[in-house]
Amino acid sequence: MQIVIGSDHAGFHLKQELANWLRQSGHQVEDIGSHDPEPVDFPDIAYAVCSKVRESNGLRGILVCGTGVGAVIASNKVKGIRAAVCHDVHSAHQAVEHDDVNVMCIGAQIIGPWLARDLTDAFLQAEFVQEADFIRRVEKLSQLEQRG
Ligand SMILES: O=C(CO)[C@H](O)[C@H](O)[C@H](O)COP(=O)(O)O
Repeated sequence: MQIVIGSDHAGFHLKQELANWLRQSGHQVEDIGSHDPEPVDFPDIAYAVCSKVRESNGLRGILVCGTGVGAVIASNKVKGIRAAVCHDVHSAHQAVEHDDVNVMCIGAQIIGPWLARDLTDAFLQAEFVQEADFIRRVEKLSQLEQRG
């Protein structure tokens, strides 16, 4: 699977670990940075990841900041992006199945690498369920973008 991943300084080490593990698991990973632990602003990284996701059909994004909160706020301001903070496995797959989430945000100050792997597996293996209720709700999310 194709994945684009990014982090700010607070998420740097967990992002590195996750990117290496994803590659070893056979995924194609584009790491847009940060590439060192120097301070960087999460909105810049989130925009870079989200731009890639919306340009490429089916590409999924993963963002790591301190809490996942800044990353999810920034991501959901980018048109075409549906982002969720996921720190439990149920949310990580249901976010895709029901809400067609295309960017998962996690917090390196909140969870460790093993849970991060489980969340990532759940997120990547999930598919949007084409049921009328879910389709209608996702369309309403797109309409909210138009309203501004
Ligand atoms: O979690 C975050 C935003 O929600 C960020 O990753 C940072 O951890 C947070 O903003 C704290 O910033 P600092 O420059 O590391 O003190």
